[in-house]
Amino acid sequence: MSILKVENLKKYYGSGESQVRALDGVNLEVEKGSFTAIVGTSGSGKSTLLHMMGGLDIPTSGSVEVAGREISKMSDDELTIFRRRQIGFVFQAYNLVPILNAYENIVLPIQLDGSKVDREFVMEVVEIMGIGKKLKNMPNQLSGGEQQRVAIARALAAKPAILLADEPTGNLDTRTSQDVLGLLKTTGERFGQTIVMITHNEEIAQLADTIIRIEDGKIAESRWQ
Ligand SMILES: Nc1ncnc2c1ncn2[C@@H]1O[C@H](COP(=O)(O)OP(=O)(O)OP(=O)(O)O)[C@@H](O)[C@H]1O
Repeated sequence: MSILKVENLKKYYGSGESQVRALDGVNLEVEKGSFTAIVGTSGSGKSTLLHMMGGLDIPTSGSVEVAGREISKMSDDELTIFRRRQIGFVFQAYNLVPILNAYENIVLPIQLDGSKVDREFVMEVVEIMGIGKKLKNMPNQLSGGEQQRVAIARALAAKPAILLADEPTGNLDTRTSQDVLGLLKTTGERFGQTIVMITHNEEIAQLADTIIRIEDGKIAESRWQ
């Protein structure tokens, strides 16, 4: 079953001579529970695609369907709620709230949504991510790798339909990146979580089930492995 469907997606910036076709007719489907890596050179359109998939930006044309809902047809308010409940984001910058400890950061989005925290589930995620002993630490008392594991746990804790990650380990050294992504993959498999991740790093992309290569705003290759 596909959880994400992108059809003839286009995103053009500017007009005339200076127009940039950041996405120029992208079609793709992501299976529920799969792990997809999006690779491509700088400026090929990876971040633009991820932003469109997450409803963070509006396409010029085409459609994006997440969990059976067409997100480009939603009102701003609907989209805000949908995004909060169904889409988890992990960015290169961890974006942890500095005055909250690790646990408080992890459950914050659930609380902001007025939902009940499934503590057992959160603790299971936390254990797999190896941060069980760090939950009382403030972000500045955590290493970069630990902060990113907290950020991933925060994204997973809300049980999103899909987790979108943009260069999640861009700030970490190779060894730590491999560890963090290994954990992300394990958690994904354990909970049947769908993950779409952008990476520059070909080695890291090898962890995924599917690798999609973007060139000049188009899909140049889809590889299942
Ligand atoms: N807000 C914007 N206004 C104008 N052009 C933009 C904007 N955002 C992105 N672009 C252009 O769209 C193209 C695709 O950018 P995008 O950020 O998606 O690439 P990317 O593959 O993620 O690159 P990188 O790996 O360097 O992050 C680039 O040519 C970029 O300059």
